[in-house]
Amino acid sequence: MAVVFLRTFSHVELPTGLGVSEGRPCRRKQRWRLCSLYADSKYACAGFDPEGNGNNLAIRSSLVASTAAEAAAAVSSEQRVYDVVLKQAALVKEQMRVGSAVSVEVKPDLAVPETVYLLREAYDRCREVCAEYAKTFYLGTLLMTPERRRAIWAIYVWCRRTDELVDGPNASHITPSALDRWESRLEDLFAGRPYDMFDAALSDTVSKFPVDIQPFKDMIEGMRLDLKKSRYKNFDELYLYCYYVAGTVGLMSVPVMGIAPESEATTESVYNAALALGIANQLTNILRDVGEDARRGRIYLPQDELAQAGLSDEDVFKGKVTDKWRNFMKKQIKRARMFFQEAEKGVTELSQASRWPVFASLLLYSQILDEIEKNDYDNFTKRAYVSKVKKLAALPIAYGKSLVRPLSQQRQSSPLKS
Ligand SMILES: CC(C)=CCC/C(C)=C/CC/C(C)=C/CC/C(C)=C/[C@@H]1[C@@H](COP(=O)(O)OP(=O)(O)O)[C@]1(C)CC/C=C(\C)CC/C=C(\C)CCC=C(C)C
Ligand SMILES: [Mn+2]
Repeated sequence: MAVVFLRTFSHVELPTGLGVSEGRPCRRKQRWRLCSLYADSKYACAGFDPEGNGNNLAIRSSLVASTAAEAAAAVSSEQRVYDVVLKQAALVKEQMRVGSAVSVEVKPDLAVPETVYLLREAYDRCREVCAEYAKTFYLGTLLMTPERRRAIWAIYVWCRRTDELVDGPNASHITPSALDRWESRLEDLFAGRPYDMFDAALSDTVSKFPVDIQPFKDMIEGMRLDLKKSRYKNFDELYLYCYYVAGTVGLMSVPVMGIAPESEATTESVYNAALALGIANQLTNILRDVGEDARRGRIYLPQDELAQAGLSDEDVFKGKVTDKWRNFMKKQIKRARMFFQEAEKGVTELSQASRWPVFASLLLYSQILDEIEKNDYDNFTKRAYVSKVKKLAALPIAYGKSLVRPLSQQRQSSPLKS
């Protein structure tokens, strides 16, 4: 059903600044694979057993914790996030089962002409914002089907506005209760009661695609963290933050982008890849912006890993590139690249037209890591960026990659398959 425009529809405020194919049951291995991304951190895979039943970490935690609350706290961020991934994948599968999900066809606009006109206006405003704020990504979306691309624009605008609440010019006035109000507004738009044009576009999107509210709520939770936290004890804490502010984008996008009908991958594995792309992007963001964040008193680097490298907050604030810093950065870059690799495995499983923009964004973002290296790890005074020429060069490469058949299908038909 198309959304009904009841509220102050003309009031527009922009804080400045899946189709899904049938999946197979969850493969236990997936959890193990993701876990390997922690391989070089000291709590690498603790509690994960590739032969375990999927709950082994929680079970082991409860053996050492004396109360239920302690047991819950002992569950790693990865486990908590993985549970969200499973829930999202299950929701989509359920919608497929009852036949209400959009595999190829999208629910049509069942609305009076005036509403159709207003909706078109609303999506057009989202398109404008996207084209203005994210030019390369916007270009990529033009290859997608019209329904999918406008849905992605609407999601993009909501994410950008949410980030602007804590990062935009009015950020100093933002309180936890302002975020609570933003969240109830989100609930309203999911219930078909949008507040403004941009909300109306998203409200329409979530009525047509099997998009769940949870990742949106979790992104707001990430913004709450930003209001109260400026240090991350270890990678586990940082991972949760990255999930909130960026992994969620992957989970929001997959139901719109759609999984290729010919894909043999499980829904969970595709969601995991999408999550990994968000995490990889955010880790890259963090590594690029170390100096900028430090000037705002923020250090988004695992404190324990800094200490292990013989570095302190003071060193980060001083911003001197030393061998200790270079070695520390090499490890951080390596980890971000592992998340990109994990993500790449899932891109070919997306519907054909969605692969190009995703590959393009993956290539462009991962090249920021190369630029940090080229700057001899000076991310205090230099901002690593990918030149226009390199950006343009990445587009045909991404296009070539997007033509490859889903990896899962290649495995199926490979004569070497065991
Ligand atoms: C199977 C598979 C791999 C599927 C692909 C899934 C997919 C499309 C994943 C998208 C991942 C992505 C683009 C994540 C965004 C990560 C990100 C940069 C988050 C930023 C958060 C806050 O960072 P910070 O404040 O430190 O940084 P700034 O200095 O402010 O930049 C964000 C800014 C949160 C807000 C996120 C957005 C505005 C981006 C939203 C993007 C989309 C909805 C479109 C995604 C689609 C494509 C094609 C990439
Ligand atoms: Mn931001």
